[in-house]
Amino acid sequence: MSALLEVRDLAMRFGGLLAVDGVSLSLGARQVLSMIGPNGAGKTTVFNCLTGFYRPSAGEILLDGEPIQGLPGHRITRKGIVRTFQNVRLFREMTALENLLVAQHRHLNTNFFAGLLKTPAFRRSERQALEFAHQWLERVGLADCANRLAGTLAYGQQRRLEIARCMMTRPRLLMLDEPAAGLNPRETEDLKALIGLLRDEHGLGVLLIEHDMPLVMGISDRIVVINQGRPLAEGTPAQIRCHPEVIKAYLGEA
Ligand SMILES: Nc1ncnc2c1ncn2[C@@H]1O[C@H](COP(=O)(O)OP(=O)(O)OP(=O)(O)O)[C@@H](O)[C@H]1O
Repeated sequence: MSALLEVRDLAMRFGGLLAVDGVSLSLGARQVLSMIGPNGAGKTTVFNCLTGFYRPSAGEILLDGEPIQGLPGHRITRKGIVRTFQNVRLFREMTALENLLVAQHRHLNTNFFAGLLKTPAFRRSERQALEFAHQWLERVGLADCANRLAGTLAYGQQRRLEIARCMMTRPRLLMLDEPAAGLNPRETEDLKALIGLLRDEHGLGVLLIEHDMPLVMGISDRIVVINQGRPLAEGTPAQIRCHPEVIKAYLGEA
């Protein structure tokens, strides 16, 4: 059986700079794979290639065995890949609930006339979207915040709302770019529990870029270390923790 995500020999060149050079990844459903490495190592560039924001200079990206490299971002989202960004990107002037409803527009079983006439199918579809949004607000611990403006939520809550919004597209692969940045230890624990729930109860594959080593070591099934665009090591948290090259290049800096 093919992996959920298989990346082979990915390369991304920006003019004279080879930002990603020969990175390979393999991630199954119900797995958390973390990418770690120093600033500028090329991690976000890998994300941008996977989501179609960049067209890779070389390499293959397979989702369930099907090549997706070079496809536009909206087609990749439809195939089940969704991501968050280093900085929170919510609609701050909308409520938490509205943020989740907007994200479901593609799943609404409607067209312009159905909406205009408020047909039974349109109403049913609207009701399902509302239920789905409430379910996820509950799962991420924001049931009480449904009607609060997203911009007024605490930072950790905004991060969790972003993850709930990702879930509105019914992804199979969730990619989180430094989700613990700016969180306090309590919020980081909540985030860790949420990632575990997404993997274990919802069967997602999770690809994580993260600098918070206790979180990475505590939640990852496997870790890939990237240094100056190139893969440096790959293994379980226990293997990575005592890998001499990793200690020298990265962990040793801490
Ligand atoms: N669009 C671009 N044009 C030119 N260079 C770029 C572009 N995007 C990234 N780079 C360069 O590619 C290299 C890798 O950057 P990238 O953001 O992928 O690193 P990173 O590992 O995600 O770093 P960080 O942990 O700081 O987010 C850097 O040298 C960066 O300056």
